[in-house]
Amino acid sequence: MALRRPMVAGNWKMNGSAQLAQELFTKFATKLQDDSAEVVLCPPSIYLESVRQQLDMNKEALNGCLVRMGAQNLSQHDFGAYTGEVSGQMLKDSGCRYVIIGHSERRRMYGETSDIVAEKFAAAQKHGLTPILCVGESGPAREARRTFEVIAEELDIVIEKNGTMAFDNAIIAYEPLWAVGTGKSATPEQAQEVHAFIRKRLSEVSPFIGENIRILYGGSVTPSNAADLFAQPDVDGGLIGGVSLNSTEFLSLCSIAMSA
Ligand SMILES: O=C(CO)COP(=O)(O)O
Repeated sequence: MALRRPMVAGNWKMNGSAQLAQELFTKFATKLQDDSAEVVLCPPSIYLESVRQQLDMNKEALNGCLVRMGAQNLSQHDFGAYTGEVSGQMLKDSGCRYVIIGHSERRRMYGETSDIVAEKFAAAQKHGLTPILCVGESGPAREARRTFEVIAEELDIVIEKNGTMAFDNAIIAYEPLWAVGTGKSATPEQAQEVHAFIRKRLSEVSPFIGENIRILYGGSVTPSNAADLFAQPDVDGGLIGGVSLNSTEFLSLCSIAMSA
């Protein structure tokens, strides 16, 4: 087993259904072999219960495999008059282990600033959830050679507010905005370069965390590019959007991660 167990996390975004959960678990139950990779499903919160039921129903068949559940977002607040929001405690009660924080779609479309992202990171950990923190540069930022600067900024705000040790229980997802949902993945070399940068930055404060933190790549991952991406030394799996809605292709990503 590699030092860092590979992870494949499916971010359904605002897609999917209870039926998709069922379809995925039918395949997991027969095709997942062992615990050499961790598989995480992040459905819309309304379907967390469906996924949890599937987890319970397939417990025996999944014996020895690591299939877990995550949410796509949480409120930075614990409770109160925040219509439409879901708290960390509620997600924990629903059986979530993980929560995606700071996805570019939330930063871009819902006004989530890096400060809010840092608060959500803290809220997740306070309620016993492991944050999957998304960072990534836009196309213009990459063209202007500002990739490292943007990533460092996004990381540093979370580090400043939460301390480096908070990354002892966190996952990072590098999702370049130009690759998300575009069909144009980063090359394995581009992904590796940024992942190595992130790892080094965390290592400077804590070599232990730098060595142990899992860094996922996200952005147009498919069964045809996953093997090369996951084979990079600092790429510990993927955060998958579109392909996570296709049970056959998602399973094939899981198999690739298991043999990475
Ligand atoms: O945003 C993503 C996962 O969070 C990636 O989406 P795609 O895999 O559809 O590009």
